[in-house]
Amino acid sequence: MIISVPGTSANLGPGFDSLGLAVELRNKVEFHPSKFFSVSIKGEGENNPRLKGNNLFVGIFNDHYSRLTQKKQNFKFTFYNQIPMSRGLGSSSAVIVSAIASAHEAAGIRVSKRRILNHALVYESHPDNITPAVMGGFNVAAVEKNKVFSQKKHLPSYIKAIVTIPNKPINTSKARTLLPKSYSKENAIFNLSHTALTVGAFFNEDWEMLKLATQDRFHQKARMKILPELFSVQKTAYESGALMSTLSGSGSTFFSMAYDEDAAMIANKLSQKFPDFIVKILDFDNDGLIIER
Ligand SMILES: Nc1ncnc2c1ncn2[C@@H]1O[C@H](COP(=O)(O)OP(=O)(O)OP(=O)(O)O)[C@@H](O)[C@H]1O
Ligand SMILES: N[C@@H](CCO)C(=O)O
Repeated sequence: MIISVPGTSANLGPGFDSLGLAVELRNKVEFHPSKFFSVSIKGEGENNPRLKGNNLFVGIFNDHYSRLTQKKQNFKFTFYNQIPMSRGLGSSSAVIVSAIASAHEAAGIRVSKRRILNHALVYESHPDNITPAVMGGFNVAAVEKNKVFSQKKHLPSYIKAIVTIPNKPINTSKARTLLPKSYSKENAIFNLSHTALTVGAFFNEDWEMLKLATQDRFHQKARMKILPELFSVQKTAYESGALMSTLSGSGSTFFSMAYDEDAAMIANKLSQKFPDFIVKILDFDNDGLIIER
């Protein structure tokens, strides 16, 4: 059995804790019942000894498996990870979603994607990464009474993501402490109207609107100050023709979007200017969580 979940980019500028989309970087996990518990990791995190024991995946898997079966069983887990950790590309959401889906599969219980998403909310209270991780595509999401309500838009293949991944992580919970306790009415209206415009632009495929629509006054500046090169990443992306360029989740990655024919040139400019950062062109993912039985 293989369960896989895509990486995600959340916020997309003004849509703090609400907007997110999925990109074609996948974490896969394969597992079998076994006499002894074991974890093997290939790809991102393979040299991280902390992940070899009771990591975030294993803790959530065990919680759900024992709740669903009332049994204790050891498993052999093999992880194939493409999503870099603590870089704003939804590594924690992918782990949470895959652990919940894996536990249901291991218990022989078929469950809807919506149910998995609602379970994931227990571990990540903002829905902007977990929703595209489960559903794929571009999503707008809100939480009401511990449930996620969302709308999805399929993303076409003629637009690409360009991710600029710094060599330093930013931890989401720390990055959340940097935000102001309150916002002025003027800034709240700014973000509300720009989020609405961003959602309209995605649903109508009005990509030229995104540069204006994705401006933010809630979180980006305060977080980008941790890694000031991010201001020039954004400037370079826009000068090279990006359609939008925003901090990915809580950072440190910068997410840009471009037409297919412009993506290589923008990525080259970014690689030349920021040789210590990894720059990748990615397709968007429209599948979200995939369970291969
Ligand atoms: N492959 C993995 N296996 C186990 N735990 C992981 C894995 N990837 C991430 N994690 C856990 O998630 C934490 C990173 O979560 P964090 O929210 O800071 O980053 P992120 O999810 O990559 O960023 P963002 O939420 O901004 O997209 C790690 O410290 C680790 O505990
Ligand atoms: N909306 C969350 C996303 C974290 O990936 C934040 O910005 O803190």
